[in-house]
Amino acid sequence: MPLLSVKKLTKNFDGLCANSNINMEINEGELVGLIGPNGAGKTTLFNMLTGVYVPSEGSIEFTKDDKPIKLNGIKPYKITALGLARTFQNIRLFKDMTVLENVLIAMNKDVDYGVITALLRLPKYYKSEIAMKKKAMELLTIFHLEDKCEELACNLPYGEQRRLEIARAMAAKPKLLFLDEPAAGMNPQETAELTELIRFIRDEFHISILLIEHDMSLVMNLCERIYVLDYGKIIASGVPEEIKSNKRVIEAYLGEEV
Ligand SMILES: Nc1ncnc2c1ncn2[C@@H]1O[C@H](COP(=O)(O)OP(=O)(O)OP(=O)(O)O)[C@@H](O)[C@H]1O
Repeated sequence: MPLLSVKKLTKNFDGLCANSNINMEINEGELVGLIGPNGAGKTTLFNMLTGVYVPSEGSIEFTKDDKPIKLNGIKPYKITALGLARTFQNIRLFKDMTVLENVLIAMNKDVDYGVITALLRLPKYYKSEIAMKKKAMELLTIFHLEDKCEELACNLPYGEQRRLEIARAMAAKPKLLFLDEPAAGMNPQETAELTELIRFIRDEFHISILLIEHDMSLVMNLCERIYVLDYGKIIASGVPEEIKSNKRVIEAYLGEEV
């Protein structure tokens, strides 16, 4: 059973069909790319998969404990709790909080004490807080941000803000991670490092990743399978070599063989 199964998914906005009849599968441990020209409907698809938009038609099923769960109409926070996390095209960090606080806040579903324990500052409260801080620092170390843990998120350079957003998404312990243009605004050196980092977190945490990206060096180096959207429809899917030489994809998006 695939981890995520999307069937005939459609989203209409007042006469505009942003996604039409999308069929997509993501298997456990897979690294999948979603590419296509500006306005093709990539973010709209992400927004349906993460509960931001309710689909007009079609179904989204996520497999948890070997059972399919229908995600249509489920609120974003519940979808996150089921094991799907995301980052955004426009970085959405808590900019006036520290780097560490940004990660800790995403861990609040792991809090294992009640209100009384917190108010009275009972020993369990301190034990739990110390354990969460340790886990948050471990994550920050993976993302090479441990030395910046006390800095305000807004003071980080752009590339580090993008890494922090992924670290925060990982704090929710997802099984499936959606990355919306993770390399946007990065220079080639940062993009190459990010490519390795994404591969590492997939391997280390045994998760699946679906990413939207316009940087073809990252997509072709990293993704095992790619879906191509154009005018709201999937026009091709396959391994990078197939996509690179697909005539329709070259015409609609790549321009020439990459
Ligand atoms: N909330 C909305 N209301 C109306 N139209 C929308 C809405 N969200 C997206 N659209 C439209 O749907 C189409 C697809 O947009 P979408 O942002 O999904 O494309 P995209 O492939 O992510 O583009 P880009 O690569 O530029 O981010 C566009 O024509 C856009 O204007």
